[in-house]
Amino acid sequence: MDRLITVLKKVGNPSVVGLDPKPQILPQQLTQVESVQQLAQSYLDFNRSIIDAVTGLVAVVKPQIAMYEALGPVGLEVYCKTTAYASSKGLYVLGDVKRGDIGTTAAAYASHLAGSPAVGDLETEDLWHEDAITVNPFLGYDGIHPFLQAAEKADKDIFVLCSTSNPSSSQLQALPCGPDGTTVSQHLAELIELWGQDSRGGYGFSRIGAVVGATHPDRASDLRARLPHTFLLVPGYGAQGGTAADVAALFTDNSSYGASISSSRGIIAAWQKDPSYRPDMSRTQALDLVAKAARKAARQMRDDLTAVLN
Ligand SMILES: O=c1ccn([C@@H]2O[C@H](COP(=O)(O)O)[C@@H](O)[C@H]2O)c(=O)[nH]1
Repeated sequence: MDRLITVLKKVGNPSVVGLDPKPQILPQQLTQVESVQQLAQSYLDFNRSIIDAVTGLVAVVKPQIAMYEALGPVGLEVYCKTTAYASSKGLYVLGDVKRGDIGTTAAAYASHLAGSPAVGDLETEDLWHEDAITVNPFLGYDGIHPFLQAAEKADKDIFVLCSTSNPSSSQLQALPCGPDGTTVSQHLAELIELWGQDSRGGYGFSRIGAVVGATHPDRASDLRARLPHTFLLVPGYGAQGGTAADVAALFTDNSSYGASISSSRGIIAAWQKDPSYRPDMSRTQALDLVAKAARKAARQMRDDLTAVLN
């Protein structure tokens, strides 16, 4: 996490821009295409415009792999090109891949982190370009260990789901799992601290971050207290209803760098609220508008977060 905190300190902004393209979010200049290949190219152009617009303003981007997988192999190629482009701009790239399986299969998924034995001695640096990926802990430590091993080998990070932002997350995550009423999320928080205890960096955070949604402010301070050495990825800001006030308690007491707050639609679809958009604009003009609106929305998010942190 030291590299993450270094880039965060440089921009002084805890926001993450989620790169979740889909046809409904792109201007029609990019979606009126005749093939999946052309749509994939539009995703790449869209992402590059947004990355260019937010570089220097935010430190982290979070591409959601599902949006790219939906387009098949060409989509995955665009995912890789997007992560490579963001990385070339000095951004910390957090791949939202939410993998999780039995150990031997998890080791193959861990090839995203370039340190996995699943590809033998071959170098995977040129395949994937994430600095970190998200991992689903449902299988327990067997499903986490291969990711942690690969992360250690490649000096990268993982973010383990702990308390997700979706409305029905409490169906499982709020269930008591111990005689004292500790919930599944609370227990996961303790496990994440334990799993990460041998990998703490210079800033005191371990290589294992936790995903804690912005939409359950009632859980925030309790989880923060259970995760003293864990950096938090906080999705659910903006489109899902999370606000700056809701996430304030997720930062550590002595630093505004204990959490990164993520918004996807709130930033990348901001152009849809811009009255200067015209359907008869050229593709280049539309991309320009997307970029300007994304930068404006990212600036607003930074200012809103900074206000509550101050
Ligand atoms: O608990 C979680 C974990 C991950 N996500 C992901 O974050 C983005 C949210 O997109 P918005 O447009 O900002 O709502 C998306 O990729 C989710 O898969 C999450 O929302 N909640």
